[in-house]
Amino acid sequence: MANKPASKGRQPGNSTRHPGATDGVKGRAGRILAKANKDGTYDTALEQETAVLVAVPDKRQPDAQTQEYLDELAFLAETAGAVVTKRFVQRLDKPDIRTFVGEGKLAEIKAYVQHTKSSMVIFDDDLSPSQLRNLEAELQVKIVDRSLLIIDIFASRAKSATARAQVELAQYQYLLPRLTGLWSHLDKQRGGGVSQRGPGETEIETDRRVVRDRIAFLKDKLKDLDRQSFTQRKSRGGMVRVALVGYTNVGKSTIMNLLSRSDVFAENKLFATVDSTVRKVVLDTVPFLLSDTVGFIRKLPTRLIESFKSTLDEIREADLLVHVVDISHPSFEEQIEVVNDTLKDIEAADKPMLLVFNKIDRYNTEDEEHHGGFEGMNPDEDAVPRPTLEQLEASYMAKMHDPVIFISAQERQNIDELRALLVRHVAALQEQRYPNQSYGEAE
Ligand SMILES: Nc1nc2c(ncn2[C@@H]2O[C@H](COP(=O)(O)OP(=O)(O)OP(=O)(O)O)[C@@H](O)[C@H]2O)c(=O)[nH]1
Ligand SMILES: [Mg+2]
Repeated sequence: MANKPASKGRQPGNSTRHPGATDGVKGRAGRILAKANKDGTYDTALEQETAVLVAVPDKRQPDAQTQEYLDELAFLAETAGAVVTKRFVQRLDKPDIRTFVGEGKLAEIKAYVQHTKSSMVIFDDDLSPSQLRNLEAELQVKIVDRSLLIIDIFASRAKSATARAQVELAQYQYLLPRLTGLWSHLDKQRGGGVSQRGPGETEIETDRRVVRDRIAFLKDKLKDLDRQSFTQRKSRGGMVRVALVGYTNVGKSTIMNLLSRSDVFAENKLFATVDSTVRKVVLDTVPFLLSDTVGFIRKLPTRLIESFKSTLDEIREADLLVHVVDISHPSFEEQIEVVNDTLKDIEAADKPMLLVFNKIDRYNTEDEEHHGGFEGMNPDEDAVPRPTLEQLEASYMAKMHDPVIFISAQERQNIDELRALLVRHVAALQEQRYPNQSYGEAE
């Protein structure tokens, strides 16, 4: 049978973003939401996939928050190329250990999925390997959890050799614990034989070995790539390094383009940037290196963070962080926390930081549009008026330790002020880091 990750026949360095394990090992290591063209590219438009979302918030989580989380999940699903047709919410103190949702909710989801012929069910949390298997057996459609969805988007975005290897590593790491012996267990009871419905123990062991080998290979490859980029980064010595960080879709790449007049891919989709880009920028004769990197998101799988180590080194090695916030987002405060927590996780939290509140043009005191509600939600609950932009500015200016600025990258509002703020901080850091060097030498 074909259930083997294709460790052979794939050259490292060719289109590695979709491991050849796709056809094998139940498609878990490849793209989940698109079919491959012959040339290894993918065309999501060819096949419109429909997705059902499932969230299991604990009983204390307010409806408005559940709604926002589902909006984000829907945005992720759309970014990956699926159309969301329905949202299911079940409040539980703890997700069901076997099927994540309870029996009744599962039956409801199943009826809907079968009736509408949905192509997949997406869960806003990570599922254990056994939950995944049980749900797949019950619902008979593709089951996607949050990690897999994010990895899938990364897979479609990664372009550089490093990003592709990182994504592939994440895919295989996701896959490995899910190559479990459910069927082989049954086979053993049955004594194996012709009625075998899935890979037997030996095949799973072989699959596991191939996947482990591939993980080891990718780790080595990434180490090599790391060494190369470390040398590259060292050769850029003498210049202050600034990294744009922030939640996904806040406008980092737009700001990068504005400051460096470069052409970095910016789009109203989550994780438009997976590769990091570094540009030399000269503002007011002050040169520095500016890097644009992958955005953060809540519940970013730790494994994924680990496999993105090289990309995150850009942030770790920066002298100054420019933390971009989308002030027009209803959960911008939580997003700030997610970013700060992630920075702590990657040990980059104690760097000088500028806070840039972007998208002031889009900020309104009205409630944000939601893409769709869910049954049983209370529509009045989030009717708290939002503060005005002026009030926000005043309170943030007062409470943040770091310098704060409010801009619109799109409408070019306050951009000169942003430039001036950057120049001031970069010049001070330059003086501190490289006291004996004039700007001319850094060129
Ligand atoms: N209204 C408004 N939209 C903006 C502004 N700045 C950026 N955008 C839009 O926000 C979306 C995301 O912008 P990006 O620059 O791709 O955001 P990013 O932070 O690089 O996103 P990722 O790479 O996905 O993490 C794009 O559609 C931009 O056009 C702004 O000041 N106002
Ligand atoms: Mg970007």
